[in-house]
Amino acid sequence: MRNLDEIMDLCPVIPVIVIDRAEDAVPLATALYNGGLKVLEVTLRTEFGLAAISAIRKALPDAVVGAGTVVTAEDVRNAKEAGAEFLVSPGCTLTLLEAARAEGIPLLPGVNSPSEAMLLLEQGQRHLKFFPAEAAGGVPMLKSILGPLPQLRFCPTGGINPDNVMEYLSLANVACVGGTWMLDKAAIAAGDWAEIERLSRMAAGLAA
Ligand SMILES: O=C(O)C(=O)C[C@H](O)[C@H](O)COP(=O)(O)O
Repeated sequence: MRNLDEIMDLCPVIPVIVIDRAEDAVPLATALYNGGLKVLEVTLRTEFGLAAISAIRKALPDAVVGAGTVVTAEDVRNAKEAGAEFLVSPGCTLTLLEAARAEGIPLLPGVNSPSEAMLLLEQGQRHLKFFPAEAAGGVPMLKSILGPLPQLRFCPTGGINPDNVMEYLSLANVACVGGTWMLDKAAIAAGDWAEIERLSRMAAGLAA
């Protein structure tokens, strides 16, 4: 099983996927993957999330598929069972950390303050999601945290777009970013997978 350093180093941009129609899961993931985005986060926000993770893993065995919006210990167990290789949560509780540890699955917990980061460091957790990135202080906040807490590696998510992504990726404590800008809603609704692949290629290329 890959650890969080390996997963975060695989690809600088992680698409945060919300599946609104079960049948979109595989063609959407295939378009993202073919566009160069090798790590995919499928959120559990909709009822299709878990089945989508299983279907994508089967269809794209070389993609790294994780579950997002993991909020409860039950989410942790369900995501592991569905085949998720890693988990992402918007925030963090000790219950969630313990559940992920018990299942032996890497968790990227969300934080947006030095105190939260220190609480997680005490738990041995050095890899963190910075959420909601733009609303919680963005690049200046991450720069400020880098001074006293250089051991942290972040995946900022929330409000990242083509205009600000390079600023985030240039920070020493940012390993990768999460985002939705390549998941154009109209293209997905129309089943325009070529457009999703084009946007993904731009996202992967931007960061390269
Ligand atoms: O679902 C979750 O667990 C989340 O944490 C939310 C995602 O990070 C945002 O959906 C990112 O969305 P954008 O701001 O459009 O990039």
